Amino acid sequence: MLTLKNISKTFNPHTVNEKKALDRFSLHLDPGEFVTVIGSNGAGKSTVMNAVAGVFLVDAGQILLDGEDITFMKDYRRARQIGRLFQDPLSGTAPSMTIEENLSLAYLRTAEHVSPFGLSAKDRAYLRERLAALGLGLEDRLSTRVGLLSGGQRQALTLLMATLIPPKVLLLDEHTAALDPATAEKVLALTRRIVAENHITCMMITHNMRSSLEMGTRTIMMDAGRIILDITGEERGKMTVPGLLERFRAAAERELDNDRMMLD
Ligand SMILES: Nc1ncnc2c1ncn2[C@@H]1O[C@H](COP(=O)(O)OP(=O)(O)OP(=O)(O)O)[C@@H](O)[C@H]1O
Repeated sequence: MLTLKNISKTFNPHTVNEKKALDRFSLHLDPGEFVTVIGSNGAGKSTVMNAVAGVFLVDAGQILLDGEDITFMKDYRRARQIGRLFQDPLSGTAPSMTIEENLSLAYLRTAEHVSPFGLSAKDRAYLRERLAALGLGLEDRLSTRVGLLSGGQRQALTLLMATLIPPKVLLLDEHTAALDPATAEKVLALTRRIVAENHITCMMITHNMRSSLEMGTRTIMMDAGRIILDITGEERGKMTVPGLLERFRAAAERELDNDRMMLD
């Protein structure tokens, strides 16, 4: 589904601020695979997602999505196939617009739903039903402005908007990091359900070591722009948080340094 072949990215090349963020990074995700991404500060985790989303073009290597070479495709064209959530619940929704307006925009993104009359009653009922499935009571607040929602409610809504028309790949960039632990758990549970129900191929960056093992089916650990650990199946099932830290130490020959890391 998603294949990254030897992609490299250096920021500010030939200057004192030169930074090699990705160094011949390769990864292949099968359809429906859900990988969690952990690593040290500045390891290149967000840069991988930016490269997939087309925030910049990579210096070398190739990116294939569902067999199509998207290496040089403009970001707005990729956006039709790629969903993305960020840490900040303020991004991804229009705060001054209502829940219904935000959902409509996400729904009307694809040509097949566009109508000169806007949403039909059937479409509206469908969106309401999808909102109800979040279990947050938002279906009764369709005319509430999104800016008035809590961080968790907003992140749940953003998740629904990003997956209303299931994307080929969903990129979650620490999407629960700004939420309190109980709310983060709820949004993670929703994420797990929505991704599984829609069989979405997903990458999730997290600083929560426990979540990295509990969510998804595979975990990769990055350091200095490369993958230093890639576990799945039985090996991952038996892995513990201290085990992950030990594997980092063995591969990188130093302690895992990430100031936002959560160990439990
Ligand atoms: N637009 C940019 N311009 C210059 N340098 C950048 C840019 N984006 C990322 N970098 C640098 O590239 C490296 C990788 O950054 P990236 O954000 O991918 O790390 P990360 O693994 O997501 O880190 P963290 O866990 O701290 O969020 C870092 O040294 C960062 O400073």
